[in-house]
Amino acid sequence: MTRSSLTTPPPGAAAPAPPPGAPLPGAALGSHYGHCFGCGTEHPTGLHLTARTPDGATVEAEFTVGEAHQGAPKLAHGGVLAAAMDEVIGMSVYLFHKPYVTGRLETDYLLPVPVGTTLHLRAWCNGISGRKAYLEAEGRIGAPDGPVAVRAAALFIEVSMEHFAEHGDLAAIAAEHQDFEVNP
Ligand SMILES: CCCCCCCC(=O)SCCNC(=O)CCNC(=O)[C@H](O)C(C)(C)COP(=O)(O)OP(=O)(O)OC[C@H]1O[C@@H](n2cnc3c(N)ncnc32)[C@H](O)[C@@H]1OP(=O)(O)O
Repeated sequence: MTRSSLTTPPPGAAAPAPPPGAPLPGAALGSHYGHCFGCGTEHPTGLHLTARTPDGATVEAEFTVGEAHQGAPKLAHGGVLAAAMDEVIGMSVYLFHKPYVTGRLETDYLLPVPVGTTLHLRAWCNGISGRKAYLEAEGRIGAPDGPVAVRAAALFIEVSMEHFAEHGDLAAIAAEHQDFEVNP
């Protein structure tokens, strides 16, 4: 992965263990918001990612590129692929049960991704330092060990819930999180 210093964890930054109450290894991770472009089941043209954590610390998900996700004819749009990376990385930092938002997302595109392809996504945390979480993801074509088409490195910033109240719709978030009071 070609990355900048901004998405490289500083020396000593380590990924914390999942907190008590975090999803157990093997657990499915449901959608955090029905209208989310990445994981929402109610979004008509979204990515509809379905995800799980194999070990309580990383996230795996699949995304099948559809007609609505094209850039060039019959090929996935790069921005859509970046959105898939953003989403799966967001899901992985969600395992730490704190609210984070994307501050910076860097993406390497290694292979074109045709419509109809299922991308196997994986995301993990390389370290946390203060409010900054350093994360990484990859998308492989056709199988979990298929060729890597996309790689991403990200810096997520921890925010307070006021961030969502001030800039978004906290009531809608609360309505979706009655049993899981964490990252919207
Ligand atoms: C399950 C959930 C899945 C969700 C997946 C999808 C996730 C998303 O897409 S979130 C939506 C997209 N992101 C956003 O809307 C965020 C918009 N940006 C913001 O709100 C603000 O800029 C925010 C919150 C990131 C930072 O603002 P603020 O809280 O005032 O902190 P600020 O003091 O500026 O920055 C904190 C630190 O982070 C650093 N930082 C902030 N942004 C960046 C950046 N883009 N690049 C590098 N460093 C950054 C700052 O330099 C600072 O570092 P230091 O402490 O060393 O000085």
